[in-house]
Amino acid sequence: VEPISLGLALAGVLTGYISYPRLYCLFAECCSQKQSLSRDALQKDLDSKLFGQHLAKKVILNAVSGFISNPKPKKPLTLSLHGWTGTGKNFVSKIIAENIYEGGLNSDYVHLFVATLHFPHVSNITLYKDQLQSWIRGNVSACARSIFIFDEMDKMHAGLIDAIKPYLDYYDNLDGVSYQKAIFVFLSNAGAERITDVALDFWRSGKQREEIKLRDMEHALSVSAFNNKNTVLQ
Ligand SMILES: Nc1ncnc2c1ncn2[C@@H]1O[C@H](COP(=O)(O)OP(=O)(O)OP(=O)(O)O)[C@@H](O)[C@H]1O
Repeated sequence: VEPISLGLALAGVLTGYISYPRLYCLFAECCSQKQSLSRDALQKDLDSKLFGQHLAKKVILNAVSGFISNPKPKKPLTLSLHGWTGTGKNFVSKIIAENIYEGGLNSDYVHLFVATLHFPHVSNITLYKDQLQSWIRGNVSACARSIFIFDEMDKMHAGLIDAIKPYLDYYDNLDGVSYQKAIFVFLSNAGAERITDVALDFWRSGKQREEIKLRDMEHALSVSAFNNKNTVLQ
């Protein structure tokens, strides 16, 4: 093969590779790569890895698979996971991320914030607020299906929570950017005592843990949210 023909052929392949997104996405991570999600695979993952959390499993499976399969969601998906330390909130966030992007938490489209690590100084709240908003705006502009996980929400300054709230609403777009395909996951210890109280009441009255319904927890959590300003539930 002549060098010139070989060069032209390679250039042709490369142009095709770069201009044909599906081909490019076979070799590199793409935002559009996972516009669909296998509900069965997510269910299998939740069933085989996450224990003792029948309510979380059901809500997460329905919410995440329903949201991803909706081509035009009216608002971003917002999940708020509550419970004591070590109950699996980060663990389940990882499962969600892995089912949407192969790289899971390491994906360029998954962003994890830890309140005490990323926003430690109350005196810098205005700066954090600007940085956080431009981070969210920039990443959603680059990939509509961006995932933002906020750990330690109960330790997050109320001003920063207010900075995130506009992105969670029913806006078609904010300053030219649509957030309707994004996913926000909030992890918090807030309400953990109330959750434990409900579980203990069920146990004391001889009922199975699996008999606890979401409405039993919703009431407990709404009381707790009312008393706690550091929550997106308010
Ligand atoms: N329900 C669960 N099922 C299976 N494994 C679990 C569960 N809960 C916790 N684990 C295991 O414990 C580890 C620690 O849990 P994880 O970090 O998810 O807790 P957390 O609720 O996020 O705690 P924190 O509030 O301290 O951040 C997980 O990586 C996982 O291996």
